Formats: sequence, structure tokens, C-alpha cells
Amino acid sequence: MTSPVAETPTRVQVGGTAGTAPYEVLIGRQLLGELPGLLGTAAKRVAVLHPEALAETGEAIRQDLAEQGYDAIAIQLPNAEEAKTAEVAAYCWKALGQTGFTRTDVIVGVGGGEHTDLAGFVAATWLRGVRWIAVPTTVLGMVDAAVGGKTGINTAEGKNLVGAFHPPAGVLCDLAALDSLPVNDYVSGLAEVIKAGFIADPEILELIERDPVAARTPAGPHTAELIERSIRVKAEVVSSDLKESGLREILNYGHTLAHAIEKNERYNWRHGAAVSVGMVFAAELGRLAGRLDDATADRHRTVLEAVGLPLTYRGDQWPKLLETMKVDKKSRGDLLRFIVLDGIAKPTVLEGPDPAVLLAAYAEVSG
Ligand SMILES: NC(=O)c1ccc[n+]([C@@H]2O[C@H](COP(=O)([O-])OP(=O)(O)OC[C@H]3O[C@@H](n4cnc5c(N)ncnc54)[C@H](O)[C@@H]3O)[C@@H](O)[C@H]2O)c1
Ligand SMILES: O=C(O)C(=O)C[C@@H](O)[C@H](O)[C@H](O)COP(=O)(O)O
Ligand SMILES: [Zn+2]
Repeated sequence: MTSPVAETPTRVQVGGTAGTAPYEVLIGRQLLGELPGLLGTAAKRVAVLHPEALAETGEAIRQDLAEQGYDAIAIQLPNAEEAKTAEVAAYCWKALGQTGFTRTDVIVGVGGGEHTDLAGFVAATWLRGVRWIAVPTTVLGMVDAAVGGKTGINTAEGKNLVGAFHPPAGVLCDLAALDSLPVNDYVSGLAEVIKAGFIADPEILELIERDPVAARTPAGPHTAELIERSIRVKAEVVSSDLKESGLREILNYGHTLAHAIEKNERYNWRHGAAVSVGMVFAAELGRLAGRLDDATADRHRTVLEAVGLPLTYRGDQWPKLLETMKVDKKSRGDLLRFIVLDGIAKPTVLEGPDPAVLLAAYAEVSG
């Protein structure tokens, strides 16, 4: 593949504080020419991990690297949540072993959050950690999954229960990739964009509210700005708390219930759809706990619905969801913990809410 001349990308720095290595998130178009420069001088072998849906892109990247003298292989992964499993990770380890992949070799993860989470996890575990580069191709991957170094897989017991913090050496967000993304996957990513709006950057909400229909497509007038603003929110948080010892928990807004819904649906619900319901629940919890004003709680419903995200889940599933939430990573012993808002851009932790309040909040989202 030829690497056409790129327009100047926007660069957002992540890390570089508290002993973490800095890296950049590049946002623009035709960014693949930046890839060789991120591989490091000692790299000889490169493994390009990609979903079936991006077979052509994966092969083009592999071929480009091979033409530049790298011993490049492509590893094709199943689409969607089927990729984030121990079996698929083991399949990748086998391929790396058979290629003689060493500590100076590099993994390139191409795809949405499922595939960059898996690729990062394989990079974190192979030889106890090799370099990796993320090439996110979904909105969700660009604004959230590829940034910050949370890598992992799901198990039958729950979402992302096995994983490692292993930041990439660089992230290439090529906005042109979004043109082929199915609309439901595009909209799913908007849930994390809206999350960034509620927890840190209300301008995001205003841009979407001005024209929610336009926000649903990559051709919308504010696409690049929405993506960049969300990346800046994530970059700032993970730069000061990579391993989630405090502040980073705010990125989990809406996720306590969302992960329980995803598990309950055997990972057949899109992550963003579950996060949407989870944020409505968290807003209701905040309101019932006397922290969040009515207008901000209601705003969750209006902005999420306006872009086509779901607001409700099955009422009869509460006992199962509650059980799953108990093993959420924010729980401590028997103490359930949720991220709620004290107001726009004022996230905080709500510990051990009264079970009656939890149930009442769930009643507000049960369809
Ligand atoms: N690590 C983190 O910090 C973090 C943050 C948020 C979400 N996540 C994880 O991300 C995952 C969700 O990621 P997602 O929403 O990107 O879904 P996804 O990766 O499943 O992608 C959606 C679908 O679109 C296909 N696809 C990807 N890019 C495409 C393109 N450009 N054109 C056409 N098809 C394309 C994929 O193969 C897949 O079938 C969840 O597992 C979630 O837990 C991780
Ligand atoms: O980066 C984070 O931290 C997040 O919580 C971002 C979330 O959007 C993301 O879905 C993440 O994978 C959830 O992590 P988990 O630790 O709750 O599994
Ligand atoms: Zn998420």
C-alpha cells in the first residue's frame, strides 16, 4: 500500500507524568505513514491484529510494513465481542510463538475497542509485555478504548475481568476509517462521547444537542471536534491516574450497570448502548441520592435519545444485574460503589447506596 501525503494531524499527548512513558494520539486523515516511526528502532517483526471486517485494511498495513523491510504478519480476529476471549488471546500467542516474536517486536491493533483491547492484552502478556500501537477504526475506539492503556478480555463471569494496564506507544485515529462504520456502531461510540460531556466537557453536549442528527454521521460538521474533545478528556484523566487509584474511576460513569447488562446479554448488546442505559441509571441514582438536579438528570435522557441510544432495560432482570454489579472493579469487599454527578462536570463516588434507592433508580430505567 502506498502511504499518501498526510494533512497535518492534531496531536494530543498522554502520560509522561508520574513515571509513565508519554505517547501521542494523532487525529487526522491518512495517518498510516506515521506507523513505521512508532515501531521503534529495534523492531524486526510486526504482527497486525485486525477483525475479519477490516481484512483489507489489515492486509494493506501488513503489506506496507513488509515492503519497508519488516517481517510482518497479519492475524485475523473474529468480529465484535467474540474477539475478547481467552481462546482468541491463546490463538494470537500461538501465532507470535510460531513467528519467533521477541521483546523488541511490535503488535499493531487495528479495529474498534474489541480488537484494540485484545491486541493490547496480547501485547501486555506476550513475554510479559511488548510494544504496541493502536489504530482505532470506530468512534468508541478513538475517543476511549485505544487511549489510556486499559487492555483485557471478558470471561463467562463478567466483562473485562482479566486484563492489564499496558499503554500503547502511539494511537493513530484516521477519521477516514469512520466512513465505512455501520451507523449503529457509530452511534454506540457517541455514548462514550456523551459520557465525556457529562463528566468533564459540557461543550460536547451542546455541540450534539445543536444537531443530533448530524452527530450520528462522520460527515457531521462537528465530528473532528467531538472526537478531539473526548480524547482530551480521556488523556487528561489517564495521564494523572493510569492505574485507576482514584480520579480515573470517573471514566466508569454509567459502566457499573452497563457491564452487568452486557454480561446478561452475553455480550450481544453494543457497549455504547449498555453505557447509555447505565448513564440514565446513574443519573437517576444521583437524583434520588439528593445530589443531582432534575434538569441535568433529564438532560441525560434527551441527549442520548436524540442520537438514537436506548434508555431502558428489562425490569425483571434486576436481581441478576445486582449480583453481577457486586463484582464490578470499583466494588470493595461488599461495598458497591458508583460514579454519580453532583452536577455537570462534577463526577463523584457514591458508596454503598441504600438498596431501596438502587431499586428505585432501576425502576426509572426499566422498560
Ligand atoms: N480499554 C478501554 O479503555 C475501553 C474503553 C471503552 C470501551 N472499551 C471496549 O470497547 C469495546 C467496544 O468497542 P467498539 O464499540 O469499537 O466495538 P467493536 O470493536 O466491536 O466494533 C464494532 C464492529 O464494527 C466493526 N468495525 C470496526 N471498525 C470498522 C470500520 N471502520 N468499518 C467497518 N466496520 C468496522 C468491528 O469488526 C465490529 O464488528 C467493548 O468491548 C468495550 O468494553 C474499552
Ligand atoms: O478507561 C477507563 O478507565 C474506563 O473506565 C473507560 C470505559 O469507557 C471502558 O469501557 C473501560 O473498558 C471500562 O473498564 P473496566 O475497568 O470497568 O472494565
Ligand atoms: Zn466504556
